Amino acid sequence: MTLLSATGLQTVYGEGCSRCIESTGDRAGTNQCPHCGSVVACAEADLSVREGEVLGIVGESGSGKSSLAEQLALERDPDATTTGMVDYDGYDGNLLAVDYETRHDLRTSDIALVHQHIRDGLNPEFTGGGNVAEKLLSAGWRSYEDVRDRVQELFEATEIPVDRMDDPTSTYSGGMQRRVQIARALATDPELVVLDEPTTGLDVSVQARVLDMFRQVQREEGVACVVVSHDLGVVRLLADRTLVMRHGRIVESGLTDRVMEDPHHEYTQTLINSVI
Ligand SMILES: Nc1ncnc2c1ncn2[C@@H]1O[C@H](COP(=O)(O)OP(=O)(O)OP(=O)(O)O)[C@@H](O)[C@H]1O
Repeated sequence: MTLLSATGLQTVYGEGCSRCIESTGDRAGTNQCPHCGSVVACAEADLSVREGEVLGIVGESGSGKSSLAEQLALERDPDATTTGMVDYDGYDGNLLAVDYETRHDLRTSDIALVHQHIRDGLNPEFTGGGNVAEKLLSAGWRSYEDVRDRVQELFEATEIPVDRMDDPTSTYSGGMQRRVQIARALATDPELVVLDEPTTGLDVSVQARVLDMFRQVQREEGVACVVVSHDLGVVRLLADRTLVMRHGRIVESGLTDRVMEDPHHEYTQTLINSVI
C-alpha cells in the first residue's frame, strides 16, 4: 500500500521568474535559470513510497537530492520557493501545507530524518542515550524507566555498546554517532525514515557495517525509507526502487536492479560506468 505520494515537488533558491522551470533541467543542462539566476534545486518531481519499501535517490552533488529529501521529511517551511503536493496515508490534504503543530507531531512520531551532517542531528554535549531520550520525551514519554528501557533496546538494535549510553556523544566515534542518529530516528517507531547520505564522513569499513545494520533494522521494523546518496553502492545495497536525479529533475526511475543492470538514461549509464 502507498504510504506517501508526492507530485510536483519543487524548491527554488532565489527570487524565481516565470521562465525558471522551462529554462532549467536535464535538457537545459543546468539547474540555474539564465534569466533570473535562481537555482531550481528540484522541480516536477513525482514519486511514491510504499509501506516498508526503501526508495533510493541517487545523483551527483548538486543534483537536488537533499532539497527533495528535506521536503519529504517536512524539514522545509512551506513558502513560495517550496511547493508541491504530498499525500500521506492517514492525513487529509497536502502534507506540505499542514500547520506548525501538525508538522511537529508528524516529525516526532511518523516521519524521521537522519541528517547528512551529524552536527545537524545530534547535540554533542548530550550523552548518546540523552540524544535518543530527547526524541522520546518530545513525543510525550514521561516514565524514566520506560525511556531508559527503550533507549537500551535501540542501542542494542543499532549495535551501539550499551555501556557507553551515559557518555557524551562527542566522545563517540563517527560510526557510533551515525548509529545514535539512526537510533534516535527509529525511537518512536516512525512509518518513514529519510536518510540523507548515510555514509558521509565514515571510513569505508565503518560504512559497510552501518549500512548492514540499517538494512537489518529496516527489515525487522518494516519501516519505509528514502535513502539519498551520491554513492550508487549505497542505493544498490539498500533500495528496492531507485530514482536518478540530474540538474534538479528525476531523469530515471525503476526497480533498483533494473536501473543498475539496464539503465535507460544516458546519464544513469555514465554514473554506473564510472563506478565499474
Ligand atoms: N540555501 C541554498 N541557497 C542557494 N542555493 C542552494 C541552497 N541549498 C542548495 N542550493 C543549491 O541547490 C542545488 C541542489 O542542492 P542539493 O543540496 O539539494 O543537492 P544534492 O544533490 O543534495 O547535493 P549534495 O549531495 O552536494 O548535498 C545546488 O545547486 C545547490 O548549490
